[in-house]
Amino acid sequence: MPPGSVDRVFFHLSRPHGSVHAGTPVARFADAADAVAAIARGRRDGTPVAVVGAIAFDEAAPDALMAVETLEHREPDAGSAPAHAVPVTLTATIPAPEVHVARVAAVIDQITAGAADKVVLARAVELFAAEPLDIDAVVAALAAGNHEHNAFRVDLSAAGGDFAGRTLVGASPESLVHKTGDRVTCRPYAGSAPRSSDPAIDAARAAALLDSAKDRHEHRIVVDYLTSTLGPLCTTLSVPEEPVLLSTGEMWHLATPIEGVLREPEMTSLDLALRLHPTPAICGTPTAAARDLILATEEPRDFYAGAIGWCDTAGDGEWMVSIRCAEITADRRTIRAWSGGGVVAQSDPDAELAETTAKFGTVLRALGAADLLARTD
Ligand SMILES: C=C(O[C@H]1C=CC=C(C(=O)O)[C@@H]1O)C(=O)O
Repeated sequence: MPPGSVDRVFFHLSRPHGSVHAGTPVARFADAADAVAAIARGRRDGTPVAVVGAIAFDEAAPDALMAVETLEHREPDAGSAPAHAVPVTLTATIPAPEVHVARVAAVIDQITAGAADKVVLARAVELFAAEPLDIDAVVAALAAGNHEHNAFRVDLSAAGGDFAGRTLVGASPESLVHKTGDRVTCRPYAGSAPRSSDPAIDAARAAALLDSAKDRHEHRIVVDYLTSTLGPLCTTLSVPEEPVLLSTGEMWHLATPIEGVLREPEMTSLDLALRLHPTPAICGTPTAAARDLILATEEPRDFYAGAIGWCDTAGDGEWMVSIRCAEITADRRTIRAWSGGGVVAQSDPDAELAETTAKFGTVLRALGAADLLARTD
């Protein structure tokens, strides 16, 4: 990260089309509705407000949004592998792997009984660092770990309570919504296969993913949700029939680039993110049934499977689905990372566990601990 004019980083998002960076906030909002109200008030008073931060998965949980005076637009992060990776140890898996497998099996039963069509189940791991982490170095390593140079860090203090001083870091490939003027794009991801270091196996896994009826079904559910939610807000909406294959450093995914023209261009990127969240890429369908099953089954997700992003004074901005991420405590020693996967009737519980293990690789590799969990490769 180049030296900037801000002394302490409260928000940073690197994307292939540029990075956005913000320093000390002028106001904090633990409820997204208050940020929306501040933007509306600013527009009325002729003092437009820019907002950055994180939206929690659960709408009953606190958000961590901040009004900032300036958003700096920069080049995408070049990224770099950590010169000196701090040793980390695994202190907890939440829940135990066999419990996650049992939860997936129970959710498959619920889906088969008609309670939902898709539910995204996640698990977490907790790690302890031998010395305080250098968060800039972790973010640089996250950006170096994928060809799009995706990486982010968000100060979570605005959520209050235990979140004071905590930072969410990650490298999500999934754009919930990107808004510029009257143009809106989404790039939903769903359907996964782990990468392999063997090029032939890697290519075979990608081809099998593109052919997989189960993964295409899982993916289509997300595309249909976005089409029906965004459709009424747009005068035109282009949704390709077929998904494409996209990769991160660790995973192959099915993705669909969606583009639309907004009926009301004055809608902000934050308004749009709140309308679209939670998509079936991280929750499920029907939304309420899937959310209820998740909340009844899992430990709190905090800011995993929410959204992080920015909204400038014109209302433009981008929000990423907060996956491939971890919270780091104020002392920079304890790290909690989450990963999940979409469960449908045809899912296999052991394969779902392996998928979450592979997805943890994004954060683990950035911590210099790629081999901490059992790998399937
Ligand atoms: C929920 C996660 O990934 C989502 C994004 C891409 C593929 C997914 C899947 O195949 O299940 C998930 O929908 C996660 O990484 O924790």
